[in-house]
Amino acid sequence: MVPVSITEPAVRSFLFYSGVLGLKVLSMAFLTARQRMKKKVFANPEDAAAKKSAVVKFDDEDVERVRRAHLNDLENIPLFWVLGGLYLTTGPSAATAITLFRVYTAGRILHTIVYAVTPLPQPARGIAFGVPMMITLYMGVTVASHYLSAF
Ligand SMILES: N[C@@H](CCC(=O)N[C@@H](CS)C(=O)NCC(=O)O)C(=O)O
Repeated sequence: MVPVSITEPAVRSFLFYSGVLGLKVLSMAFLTARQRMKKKVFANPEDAAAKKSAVVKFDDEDVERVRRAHLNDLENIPLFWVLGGLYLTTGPSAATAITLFRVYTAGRILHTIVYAVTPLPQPARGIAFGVPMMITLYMGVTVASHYLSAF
């Protein structure tokens, strides 16, 4: 394992983009709440009772869209945190690692924009999903092949 220091640019970049992605995931709760307030659609009777003419509904198209985008973040971003950190221990070039972290973060933000903020026709979401997915796959393969000799 290559020693990883917090002073290295690639490590600092990983920490920065990890923080940005964490905030991005948190922002999905606000996006969902905003959509619920706008559509007056809630998941619990006590929430609906707190707003005039609101209803309990589980199939509102716009609310569900934001919820799916949130779930998609949860299916993908935690893997970036794990594999990105492990990838740093394989001794990648700083320029490559920083580019991967930047592109990954931009892709995930774009995924939310084209899915839940301003829905766009495919392949917009497919690309915004696929590029970060390829980066995670690349980091996973790099980690697995780097440590293959351990077996
Ligand atoms: N859990 C995902 C797995 C595949 C995936 O993540 N596809 C991307 C690109 S098409 C996506 O944005 N899926 C929409 C979603 O997760 O709601 C799904 O059900 O679609």
